Amino acid sequence: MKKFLLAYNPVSGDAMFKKKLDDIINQFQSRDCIIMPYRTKKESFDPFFANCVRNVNADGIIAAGGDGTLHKIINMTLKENLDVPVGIIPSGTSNDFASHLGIDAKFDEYINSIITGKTQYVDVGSIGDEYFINVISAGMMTGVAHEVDTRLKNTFGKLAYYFRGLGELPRFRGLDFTIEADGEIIKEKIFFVLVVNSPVVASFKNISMDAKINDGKLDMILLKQCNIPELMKIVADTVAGKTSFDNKNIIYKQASYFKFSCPDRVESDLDGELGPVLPLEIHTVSNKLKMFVL
Ligand SMILES: Nc1ncnc2c1ncn2[C@@H]1O[C@H](COP(=O)(O)OP(=O)(O)OP(=O)(O)O)[C@@H](O)[C@H]1O
Repeated sequence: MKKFLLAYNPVSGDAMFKKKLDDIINQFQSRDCIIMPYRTKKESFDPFFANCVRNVNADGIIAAGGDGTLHKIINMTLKENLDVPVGIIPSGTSNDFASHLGIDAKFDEYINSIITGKTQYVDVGSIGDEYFINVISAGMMTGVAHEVDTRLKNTFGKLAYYFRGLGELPRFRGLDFTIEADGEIIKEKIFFVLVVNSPVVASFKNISMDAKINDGKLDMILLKQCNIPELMKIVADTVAGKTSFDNKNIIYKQASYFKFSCPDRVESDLDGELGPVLPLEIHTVSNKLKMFVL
């Protein structure tokens, strides 16, 4: 009989996962599998988590939450060398990585994939000893995801992020960035830069059409300093699901290594969680994480 540790975040998304717990347990039990619930903590690292996975000899870990929950679960899994696949029950506000895997649309099928052990290795990004699964960002707008009040997010969902982002616009200013991408040096005044693993970021499906989660590379999308009408054109194209690679204010690069530095104090954001201050060295760790896939 297969056993899965269900690591659920009680506050992610609309904070209603608790009400779905019984149905999830039922879905696995009716397929002769046992679910063991583990309640996530606000702290990044919880030694009890790895103990649980080892002691119950789990066949897999299922992260129920959003991208921030997945970020914390994959970090604990990789840092503790837990050799078990990770799955996702999307129940956060935007669930970008799960959305790229197509889980929401075929949830029943996905549960069968977990139970039959259908897995794939995926790349992750690393900065020092911290991993990220979907995106790192730095510059203006960084911090929007983790600065939004939890109650606003629970009530307004993704809109809370967008409203908070709009509120940042008057404070936009160019930052003098030096970027190294696999040996190539780029010096630009920028608004912000993203490095993505999957093409889905902030619920926008086409941030980078070429991004693949198992190609051994990450994709950088850099927005140069520009005027407000130019910025609005890029925002409108992004909302319409168009990539802006041909826009003169965007620089796009695929690489396995990036270095960001800036004379100003600039914070980063990893999968919507507060990340380290620049300078940053970002590596692609190829095919590092075993995940349940459709
Ligand atoms: N028991 C808990 N109590 C309070 N906060 C928690 C708890 N467990 C996890 N957290 C924190 O909740 C935060 C939000 O989680 P998560 O990012 O998964 O949800 P979300 O923000 O709604 O979704 P998304 O990132 O997909 O938009 C994370 O920073 C996580 O550390």
